Amino acid sequence: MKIKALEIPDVKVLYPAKFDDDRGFFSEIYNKSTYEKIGIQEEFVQDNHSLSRAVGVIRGLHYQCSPFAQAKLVRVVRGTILDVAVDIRKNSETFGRWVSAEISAQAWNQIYIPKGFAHGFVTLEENTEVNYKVSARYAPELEKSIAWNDPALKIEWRISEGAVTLSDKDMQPMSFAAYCQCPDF
Ligand SMILES: Cc1cn([C@H]2C[C@H](O)[C@@H](COP(=O)(O)OP(=O)(O)O[C@H]3O[C@@H](C)C(=O)[C@@H](O)[C@H]3O)O2)c(=O)[nH]c1=O
Repeated sequence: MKIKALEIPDVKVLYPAKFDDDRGFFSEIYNKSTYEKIGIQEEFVQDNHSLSRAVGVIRGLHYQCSPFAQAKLVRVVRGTILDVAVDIRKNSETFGRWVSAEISAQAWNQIYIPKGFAHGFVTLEENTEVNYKVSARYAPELEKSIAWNDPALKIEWRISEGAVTLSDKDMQPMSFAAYCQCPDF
């Protein structure tokens, strides 16, 4: 499996092998032992799937607090996203920095985001479907949203502010400054 290092190397983009033949293709999209060998030693306990109809849907930036902090393994089964991970580990050298990667059905790639990152994505195509594994169950009481457009983060979403669709929850996020004042994730 090809692995692409990002500027924060704990976040990885993976390219699982895809075997094409006359019938179509076959691909191992997750294999515990293969992923463990490349350092992804998670016990994934939940699979999520979302559809975003429009271009410019932003979901994020989300994280869950301990003891339900989540590592995520994200892929796209239809369309394209720009996926973003913000380092919210207060003891990290890269605290407050972010990385992004284009993830698409066409590229057949995945992004691995460990615990300690706020995660979000923007859809770059209509009817984009995202499928991802998480290492802790959904715990809505411990789920938080940091502002996607927080000026302290300066995330390049590749979309103009007016073209963005958000959930009600993501329209009432906390600022990154507020996160800095509260306990670590
Ligand atoms: C995340 C989640 C949501 N839900 C429900 C709650 C709500 O009624 C509906 C939609 O939830 P949300 O608006 O939170 O969905 P969404 O904005 O897509 O949330 C997701 O965003 C991406 C970026 C992530 O990283 C995920 O971890 C998750 O936070 O689905 C679950 O039942 N289980 C789950 O694990």
